[in-house]
Amino acid sequence: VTGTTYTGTGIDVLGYSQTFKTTKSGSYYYLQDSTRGKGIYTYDAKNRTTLPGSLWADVDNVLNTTYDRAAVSAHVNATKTYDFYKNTYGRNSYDNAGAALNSTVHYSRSYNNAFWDGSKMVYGDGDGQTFTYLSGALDVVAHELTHAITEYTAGLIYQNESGAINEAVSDILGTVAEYSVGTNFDWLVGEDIYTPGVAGDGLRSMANPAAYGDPDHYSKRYTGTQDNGGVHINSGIVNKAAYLLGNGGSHYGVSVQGVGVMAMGDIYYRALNVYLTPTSNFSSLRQAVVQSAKDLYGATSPQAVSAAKSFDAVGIY
Ligand SMILES: Cc1cccc(C(=O)O)c1OC(=O)C1CC1
Ligand SMILES: [Zn+2]
Repeated sequence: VTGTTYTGTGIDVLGYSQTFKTTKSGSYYYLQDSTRGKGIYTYDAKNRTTLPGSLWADVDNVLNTTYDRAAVSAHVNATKTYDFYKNTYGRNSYDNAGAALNSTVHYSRSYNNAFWDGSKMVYGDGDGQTFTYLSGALDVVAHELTHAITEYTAGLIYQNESGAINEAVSDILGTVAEYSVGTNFDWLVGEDIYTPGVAGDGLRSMANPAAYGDPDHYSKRYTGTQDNGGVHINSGIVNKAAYLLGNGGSHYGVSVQGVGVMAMGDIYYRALNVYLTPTSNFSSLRQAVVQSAKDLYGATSPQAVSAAKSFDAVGIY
């Protein structure tokens, strides 16, 4: 809409007070932030499956109802993710040309999913047992937005090893975003919105993929056809390598010196942006990550040594 920028306030899915940019047009305040790129827009699907739904409109610029929470989180977490990519890597939205960030909340009924549909992020409400409102987690929002960035950069085909790299890159940069602009950092994925009745668990673990039945070594990879050839399963092997690079640790007898979370993110972001292609496999990922570490820190740097060791530890050569 055309209008005037205001600062709205509201309560997010996790119960925290938030402020965010809105646009006033006529007698409504819309969840439209016109201060970032071509705008950040949050829509309401009203528990149906027609997309995008209607631009979120509020009468008093105060979003404190239970129904408002999913929209507050989607808008705030999209804003934080936009700022993370702009401030950390100099990337202006997913196309690096300020593309509008569109999110839809209250999609369908009790929908336990979130996805990037090629032009927008879409979040279900969850069933309240397995998931609560999925826009409530910064690492989930950053995961979905990173799928968009992957489409505009490496274009990793969403199946088998290239698909597992696609998934891992979204988990990795979603976790780096949580470390950089979030709260309560950990190496779990989706912990803030997964099983609201159970503390300390997540959808996946980067530190210990096996805790959720995912492989943590190439010898344990899934070779079946489920899940597009295991894209959310074999991502555990790459997630473990990234964890070891960022945090350090010993795995199957290989010790890796950590380089820090932000340096690990810089290395993987460069690999995604410069070296990975639609058909990259795990072996070419190793080459891309090692080369990126060399480019950023030097051919004989500790970071380059750790990058190589992190892949030794998970059996990727
Ligand atoms: C919950 C869910 C279901 C299916 C696909 C995805 C997907 O986006 O790959 C998905 O979202 C995530 O994995 C986010 C990170 C927790
Ligand atoms: Zn994903």
